[in-house]
Amino acid sequence: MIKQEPSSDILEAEAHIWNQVFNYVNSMSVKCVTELGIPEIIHKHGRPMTLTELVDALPGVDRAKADYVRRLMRTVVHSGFFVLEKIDSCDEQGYSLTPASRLLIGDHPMSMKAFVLSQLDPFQTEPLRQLGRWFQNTEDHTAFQTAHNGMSFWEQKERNPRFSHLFDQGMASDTPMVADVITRDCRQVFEGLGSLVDVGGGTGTLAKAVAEAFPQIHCTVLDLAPVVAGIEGTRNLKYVEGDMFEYIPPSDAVLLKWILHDWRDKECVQILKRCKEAITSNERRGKVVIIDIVVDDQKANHKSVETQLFFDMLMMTAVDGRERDQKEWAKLFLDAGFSSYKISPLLGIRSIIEVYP
Ligand SMILES: C[S@@+](CC[C@H](N)C(=O)[O-])C[C@H]1O[C@@H](n2cnc3c(N)ncnc32)[C@H](O)[C@@H]1O
Ligand SMILES: O=c1cc(-c2ccc(O)cc2)oc2c(O)c(O)ccc12
Repeated sequence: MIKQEPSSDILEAEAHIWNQVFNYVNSMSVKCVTELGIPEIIHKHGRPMTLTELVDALPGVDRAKADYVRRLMRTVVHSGFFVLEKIDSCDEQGYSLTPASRLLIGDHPMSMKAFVLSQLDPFQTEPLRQLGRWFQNTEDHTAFQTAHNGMSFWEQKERNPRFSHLFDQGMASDTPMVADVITRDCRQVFEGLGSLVDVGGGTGTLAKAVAEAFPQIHCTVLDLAPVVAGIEGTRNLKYVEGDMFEYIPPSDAVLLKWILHDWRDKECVQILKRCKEAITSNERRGKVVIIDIVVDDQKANHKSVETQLFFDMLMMTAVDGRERDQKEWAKLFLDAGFSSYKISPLLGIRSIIEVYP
């Protein structure tokens, strides 16, 4: 027989289930305000904006929908995206931005708008809806395939220009924030290097920032031919087409940002072995710099661990990748022949890991 809990515990359990089940209402409300351009509208207004002013400024939204806009805004105020404050000059209240909604403004230098729109696109969310079906299916390698007619994430990306563009924009939007932190607060990681290869560096946003902040470093972006073909370099930045499983050009340091979380352990060890060859050629004793998540479930901050676990589920469903804890990272480094490593948790939920041969 199921144990009868005290009624206060049952009510708490019910509230917990409701809150978890409706978590997606928060995500979809953020998607909606981002699509409607509400952060930009309030920013442009320059002072707290009343509901009437907001509704009038929303393109294509009829005044008859004002109360629906108010209820949408009440939810995103509650989740910390806006504040509703008293306007001095009148009796009304107006909406203002918070640090989170400022990052949803399209032309903010560290805008996360593209990230929000790409991650909440049905292309990305549908695999999670299909997770149960995927667990009981023996054919598909990932839930992404179950949701997308058997096609892998990378196949879809190749065939679907809309999704490809959305995803690339979302990924690129992550870089300015990382570039800002590493070129200001983590300069010691790059000081003294003469050369660096950004492996899987995409179109080179991060390598460009490193090349500008450290003019003495000769930077190379290595990525697959379709990604880097035709991109012009600069004095100390060049693009090379190649396969990281085959060969990485010799260099003082190899940078891997959001690369190893895409792959299973076996492939990560192969990539790391190629990195080790690159940084130890010509009697070098360089290093590999990894920017990725180190899952820390002992952390006091419940919210950041939860976000790390969300990323792990995302990588599992999208590409059969994973987020790793410190022990799992250490095993990869040992298996690839490295002797030591240092983890600096300097990038919010991400860390910088320096790995030495
Ligand atoms: C998740 S993205 C990360 C991009 C970039 N480092 C960033 O943080 O925005 C993974 C990158 O790895 C590249 N990639 C995948 N397989 C590769 C391979 N075999 N050799 C080189 N690059 C590869 C992809 O083209 C893509 O640009
Ligand atoms: O779906 C994703 C999302 C990411 C991602 C998003 C935002 C960040 O700040 C970092 C990473 O990365 C992915 C990835 O590397 C991949 O290979 C497939 C899917 C995703």
